Amino acid sequence: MSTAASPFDDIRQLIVSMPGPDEAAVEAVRARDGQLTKPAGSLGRLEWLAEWLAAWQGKAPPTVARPLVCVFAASHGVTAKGVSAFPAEVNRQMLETFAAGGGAINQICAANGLGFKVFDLALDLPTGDITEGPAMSEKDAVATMAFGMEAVAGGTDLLGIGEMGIGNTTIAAAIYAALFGGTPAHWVGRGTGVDDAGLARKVAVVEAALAQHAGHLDDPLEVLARLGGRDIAAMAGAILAARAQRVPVVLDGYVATAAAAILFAIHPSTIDHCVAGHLSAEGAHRDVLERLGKIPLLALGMRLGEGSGAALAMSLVKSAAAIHADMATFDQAGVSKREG
Ligand SMILES: O=C(O)c1ccc[n+]([C@@H]2O[C@H](COP(=O)([O-])O)[C@@H](O)[C@H]2O)c1
Ligand SMILES: Cc1cc2nc[nH]c2cc1C
Repeated sequence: MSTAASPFDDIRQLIVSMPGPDEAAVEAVRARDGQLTKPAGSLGRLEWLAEWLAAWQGKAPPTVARPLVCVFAASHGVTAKGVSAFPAEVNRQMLETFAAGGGAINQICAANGLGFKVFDLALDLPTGDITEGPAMSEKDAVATMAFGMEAVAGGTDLLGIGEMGIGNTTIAAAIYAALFGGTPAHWVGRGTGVDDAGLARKVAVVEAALAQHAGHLDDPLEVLARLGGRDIAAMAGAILAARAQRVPVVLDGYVATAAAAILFAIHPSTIDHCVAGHLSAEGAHRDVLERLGKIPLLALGMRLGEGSGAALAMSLVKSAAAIHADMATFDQAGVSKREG
């Protein structure tokens, strides 16, 4: 086996040294949940969410006091092939809109008490067109992952992961096809709303990209560098850094899940601290989530991106933490317990 240093070695090292779930914290949550003034199991998956938070925060009761949504914005060279219903200049325009507080994500964060941060990943420097060569070098991919790791640097106890990047549903489809196999047509959807001709161009682009990079797609990190955008790379870095800092992660839709899929392909347990915020209307998202073993918290027919589905789901996670921490116990409230 070759021992030559690879730019990916530090990432692999990080993955093998990641913390696991805190089983004692999970047990403490279960014990307290059994005393709360409600029939056992009556809060369904909210009960599981409290356990999941405790497992990955490593504490009981878990807290969601500083939730943060991060949006990773990048430009994709593949937009030259006509794969989006919108022009690439929308990237910069939407970042200006986010800064002015005018995006859907701004309103969701404001309505639910979520912090919001945008990462501009060299937005004026598109990655390479994946039908003609690699999106980026391995070094560039690792540097962008490192930048994404900054997401947890300011301190947060729940991280939502989203993106902004015209053309990136094509990028995500190419990544899924490379990781999971199957036809490009299975993975490609309408994204921002391409017509039938646009859909056919997207399928052809994914086919061409897979042919261009054939023989180099066995290593998931190589898939990331060759087919991924900077948004995907930074989200993968953010997910890893969150794990290392014991911050649970809520994923947004079809595109954000591609970053998780890269990590899952390296080792499935790498994304155990992630929940799927929602099921995107982008058709293949259901298949992706099934492969990753994730049941989405919401299914609202959304396909906006920009962290919107993650942020809405984070309001549920906040509620799950508040319920668990602050409900009265049967003894405190003087409520009669179950008979028999
Ligand atoms: O993540 C999703 O589920 C999703 C589905 C459809 C569209 N998007 C957003 O729309 C943009 C990508 O769409 P497109 O058609 O340009 O590939 C990008 O900015 C994403 O945030 C995102
Ligand atoms: C307007 C617009 C807003 C978005 N937000 C996330 N992706 C987007 C794509 C478009 C086109």
